[in-house]
Amino acid sequence: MATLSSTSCRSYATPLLSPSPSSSSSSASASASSSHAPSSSIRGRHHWRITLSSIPKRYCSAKVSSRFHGKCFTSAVHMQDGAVAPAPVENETPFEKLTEGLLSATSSEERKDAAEFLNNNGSTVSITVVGASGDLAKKKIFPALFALYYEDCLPEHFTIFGYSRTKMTDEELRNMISRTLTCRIDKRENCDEKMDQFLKRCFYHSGQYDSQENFAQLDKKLKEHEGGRVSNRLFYLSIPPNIFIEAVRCASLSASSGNGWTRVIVEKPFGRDSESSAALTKALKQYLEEDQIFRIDHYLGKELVENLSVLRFSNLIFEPLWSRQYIRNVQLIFSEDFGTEGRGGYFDHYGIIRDIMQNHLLQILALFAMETPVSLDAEDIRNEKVKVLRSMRPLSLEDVVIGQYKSHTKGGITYPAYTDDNTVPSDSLTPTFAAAALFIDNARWDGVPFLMKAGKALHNKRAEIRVQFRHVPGNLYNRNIGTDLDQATNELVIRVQPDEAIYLKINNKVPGLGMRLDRSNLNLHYAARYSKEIPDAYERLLLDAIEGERRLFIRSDELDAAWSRFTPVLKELEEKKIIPEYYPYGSRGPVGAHYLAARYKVRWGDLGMEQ
Ligand SMILES: NC(=O)C1=CN([C@@H]2O[C@H](COP(=O)(O)OP(=O)(O)OC[C@H]3O[C@@H](n4cnc5c(N)ncnc54)[C@H](OP(=O)(O)O)[C@@H]3O)[C@@H](O)[C@H]2O)C=CC1
Ligand SMILES: O=C1O[C@H](COP(=O)(O)O)[C@@H](O)[C@H](O)[C@H]1O
Repeated sequence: MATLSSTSCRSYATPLLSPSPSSSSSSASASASSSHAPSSSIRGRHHWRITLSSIPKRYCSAKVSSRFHGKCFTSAVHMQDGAVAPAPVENETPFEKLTEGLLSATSSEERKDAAEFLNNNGSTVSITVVGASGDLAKKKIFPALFALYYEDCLPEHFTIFGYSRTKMTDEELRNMISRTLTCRIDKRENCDEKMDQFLKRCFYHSGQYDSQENFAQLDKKLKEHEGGRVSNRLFYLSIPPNIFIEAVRCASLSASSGNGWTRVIVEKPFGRDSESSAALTKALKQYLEEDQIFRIDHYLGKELVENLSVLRFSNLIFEPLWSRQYIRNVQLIFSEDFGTEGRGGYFDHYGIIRDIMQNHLLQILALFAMETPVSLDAEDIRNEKVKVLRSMRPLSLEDVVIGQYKSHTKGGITYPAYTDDNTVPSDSLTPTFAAAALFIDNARWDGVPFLMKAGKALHNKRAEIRVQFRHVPGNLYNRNIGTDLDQATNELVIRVQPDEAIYLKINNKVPGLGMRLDRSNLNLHYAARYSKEIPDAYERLLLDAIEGERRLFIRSDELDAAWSRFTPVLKELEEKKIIPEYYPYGSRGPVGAHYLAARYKVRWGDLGMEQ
């Protein structure tokens, strides 16, 4: 029986189907958000975005394509309480008709009936992992899909297909992926049973990435599983970038949905500079509309990155401080305590600036620094991010320090140099570490250094945002603090991983009769505050792609703006063959990073006595 399947999966503050006056069918009039005019044309069919004016778009939205077999037809309806499938409806009043039952349903039984009606008449989602035999698919994508299934987040009718060149049976694929599936630590009930059920929904098709014929065979198998329902198809391109375009061409020409939506998740790297990125976008757009392309940056799916906007825009105390007036500098720090291990071939072509800074750290920076968006809609948020990126000064060579790790022996163990990797040329100058100072030339951030630091084979694994506030003017307690005012600066730390936390360093008095000052943390430590396991970023992003939510995916103009800030310096580093500063595997990285920070009167917050 169809159920309101997403109940436990995504919860929002406002119940969609509460029996309030605003959710009655009479008051819930349909209105087009942008317009009733076609916003895009995909393979000859027109799409409109319709939202209910009385219900936040996040809870209920629909894409309505004008005519299909003479009927008006919704291709996706997303609701808080269930992945509600679309149904053909009358031509004249498409959305009201579709939702009438749901909106007027007040009891849970009625809601179930309404959802069942929609599901039974509805659609199916087929998810194809292209490059299923690969590292990312095994490590992240299949486990995330299972986690979504486990949490009842996937729609009632769904099928998962693995696609790659490796010859495998369905059973072999299931064996392969079963090794990486895990259940939530906080919810282990029926774990084995759930895994079996999930694996039964996974299938495999072996094919070449540049063969329309092979994708047509996949299409045939997908249709068999879709069983005549409206088919919605999601392709996840988990393959090396040099075969993206061929795979998109073949998938789109031979295996697109004929009557529902087709979306493609594209993994990074999106090119290696402005030109190659623009060429990739142009090539993808030969086969796909922009709203079908979901460019993934998995850092945007991380819990604490999601929380950044909540912290800032839902707490009165932060937003007034969020500018050059109170903030001295912002630091975005990424470190890994292992080298390129096994990925040297890929990495050597890109380096740490392209691998981490131009995408993950820059995305966080844009979210951190953007102006308040008009709403939480994807386009409103992405518009603000683009503005920040465009206000940034292109990075200059003087503001960049690069490093590369060298071999180091510690405790009798010898750790390899970057160039010891067989897939890396022995004379490679590719940076495995970089530090950079960036500036946003707008009224809010004029003169505030945004310092980035990213490195592999360092002493720890960490990703964090550090906000160092200005010194207290005329501080009455200067005498108690001493001459080093930096020691007393307020610092807000958003620790993205591991051990997620948000803490604010403050000064306080040590209890007692004297007047001694101390530094303490006001600490929101997630593990202590919440017993629930934090979902992996890929879970959030896959669910968003299934639901058509684009907020956490990169739009093409955002990507252009991001590349334009980094391309000149990347070219200069390569043309001038700048030699990286070598640092021992497992160390804190090159000292050059300290000189760079010092030039802007900054100390890296992660290297202090107490962090
Ligand atoms: N792995 C990771 O941690 C991350 C990966 N990414 C990105 O995700 C994508 C996939 O990454 P990952 O899984 O590591 O990649 P893999 O190198 O594991 O490749 C995935 C699959 O693609 C096929 N393949 C590999 N090389 C070629 C080739 N030269 N020609 C044709 N097919 C090939 C192989 O399947 P078969 O031979 O069976 O066809 C392979 O199993 C890449 O774009 C990567 O940049 C992004 C972030 C992190
Ligand atoms: O995109 C990438 O990210 C990983 C780090 O991701 P995380 O979620 O484990 O922090 C990095 O190792 C890899 O080099 C890069 O391509």
